[in-house]
Amino acid sequence: MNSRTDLAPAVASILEAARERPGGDGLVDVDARSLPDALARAEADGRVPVIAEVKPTSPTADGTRDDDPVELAEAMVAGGAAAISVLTEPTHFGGSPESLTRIRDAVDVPVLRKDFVLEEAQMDVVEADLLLLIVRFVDVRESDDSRASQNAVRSDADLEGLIAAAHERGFQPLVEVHDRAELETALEAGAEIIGVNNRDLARLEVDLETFESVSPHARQASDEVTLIAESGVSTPADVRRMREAGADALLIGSAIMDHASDDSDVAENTQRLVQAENRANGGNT
Ligand SMILES: O=C(O)c1ccccc1NCC(=O)[C@H](O)[C@H](O)COP(=O)(O)O
Repeated sequence: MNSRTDLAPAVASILEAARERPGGDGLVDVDARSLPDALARAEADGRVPVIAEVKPTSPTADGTRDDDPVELAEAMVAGGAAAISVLTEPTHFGGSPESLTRIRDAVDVPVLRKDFVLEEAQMDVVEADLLLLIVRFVDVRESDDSRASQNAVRSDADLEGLIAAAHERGFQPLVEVHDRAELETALEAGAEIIGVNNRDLARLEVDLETFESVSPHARQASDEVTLIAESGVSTPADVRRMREAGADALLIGSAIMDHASDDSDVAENTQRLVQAENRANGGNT
């Protein structure tokens, strides 16, 4: 499990750092705010359900935003975000568990911990309403030896076990996939909230067709699953495109953070995307 040949160097480095990060001291016990309820509230208000991401920087960002994370999250909620995602990865994304705790204390919407959790103990670092589990990095199938050896930066923990461990702590696990095979793995493991990442973590290229190609299979398999389109959504037209392809919600970071501009208005950026289906204002194009 050591070859990293098919991963972008930045991702190999992210995973190396993740493997070194310690777990927490005891099991966290979360009284989670429901994501499906928050998405339904947004729909009822005529807002596109957007999970807005506090992402100070990233390997593909145009810069770094040093704003207070709490002010950013409050601006996102003011702009209509249904939930907040917080990068807690410190080395490559400028995040921290402390920022997440401050944000969760300040807002009343569900908060996702966005990190590269590889082991159960790493769940116990901070309370959040949702916890990200990335299939590519946590699941090795016995029948999938060739892929396992190629992507060897995975953990030894199995997805089903991590989903159970997340539920045991009160988290709602958001299980991230990138292709149909990973979708099958997620569904077999019992995932109820599935994110399809348009960003290929091998090449860091973004293609909105990824969601379009995976989404119908998720819907065919289950009406119950909450389906989230992740990454690469920049414009109101992109929002409509993902919604037409079946997204119950969108996870949006870069277009809201607008890393290239220090004083870009995060509330306005959020509102423009949240109102994308509002015909009264032309859907903001
Ligand atoms: O965003 C990156 O540069 C990145 C690089 C390497 C691994 C993961 C990365 N992003 C994680 C994410 O999933 C995104 O932060 C999230 O989906 C929002 O994407 P976007 O709207 O494109 O910022």
